[in-house]
Amino acid sequence: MTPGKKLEGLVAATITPMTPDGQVNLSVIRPYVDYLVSEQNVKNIFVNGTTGEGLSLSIQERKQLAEEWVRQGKDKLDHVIVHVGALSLPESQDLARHAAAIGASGIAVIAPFFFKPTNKDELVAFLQKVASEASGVPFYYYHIPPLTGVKIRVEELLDGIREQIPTFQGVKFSDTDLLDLAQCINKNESEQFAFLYGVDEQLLGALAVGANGAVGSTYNYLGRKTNLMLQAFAKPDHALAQKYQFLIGEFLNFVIKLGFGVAQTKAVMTFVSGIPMGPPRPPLVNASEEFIAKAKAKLDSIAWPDGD
Ligand SMILES: CC(=O)N[C@H](C=O)[C@@H](O)[C@H](O)[C@H](O)CO
Ligand SMILES: CC(=O)C(=O)O
Repeated sequence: MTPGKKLEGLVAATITPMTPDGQVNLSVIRPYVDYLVSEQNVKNIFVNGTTGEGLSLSIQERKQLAEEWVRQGKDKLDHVIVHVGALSLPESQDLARHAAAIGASGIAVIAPFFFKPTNKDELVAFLQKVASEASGVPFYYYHIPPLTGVKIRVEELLDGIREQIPTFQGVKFSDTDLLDLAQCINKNESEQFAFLYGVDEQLLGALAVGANGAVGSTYNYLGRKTNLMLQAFAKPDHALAQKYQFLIGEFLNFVIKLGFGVAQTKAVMTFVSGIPMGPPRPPLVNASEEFIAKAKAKLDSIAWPDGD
């Protein structure tokens, strides 16, 4: 890993590989890291988040996974961010201490989503109690209101956050509210926070308002294409960037209509990479054979501007 390097560009939200009988399959992580780096040109990962089924794993499993990703990412990846959010504060603190001890380059926390914070101060107080257990480790707030039900605007949350959480480093922003994202960037430009967008279907809109990069599930298998979109945007060649966004959107729009979630992401990653991701953990159920056939045909049918 590269200490001190600002987090930007693409971050793959890693899948948790499982054996056919539903155990975590650590043996696949080494080839998975090599695949991301060499085939997708993605050198940052976000472990044990939504895509990684982090909240469906035991604390022990989460620690084993974090250790294995850090071990296999050594000298290959730039950043390994470990999601340590949990409903139980002591469990989240335990995971934060563990992430610090194994040398993770950052930690991230979602809002607790059973008993929920009702305002900004309650949320920040919870985050602070986790962040302070990993005092040298950059801290990211993981904003994902569609799944947590916690809709506190990030723009509001950021007000004075560095005083409460000195390690605060940025936000993984998984919401469609681009006004909120834009106001975060507008207000915090000078503070050098990283704003990483998490709705892959509309990343280009977030780039236009100044997002520094993106964390998402699709960068596991569309990382190379999305990197070409980032390059086109930076050049700037907006027509080319739009072309990539439209085609990425064409695939996602198609699979979303069929029903698209973590189970389907596991299936898509398996057929694209050839690395077996295995089944999801209940209550999620395996993608159907019909889904897999249709998703594969759709992906194969796309004529990318770079000729693939
Ligand atoms: C809800 C969810 O899983 N969001 C992911 C990250 O935040 C995204 O990467 C999506 O998987 C992606 O945008 C496809 O809908
Ligand atoms: C998508 C994402 O960022 C996550 O899996 O947590």
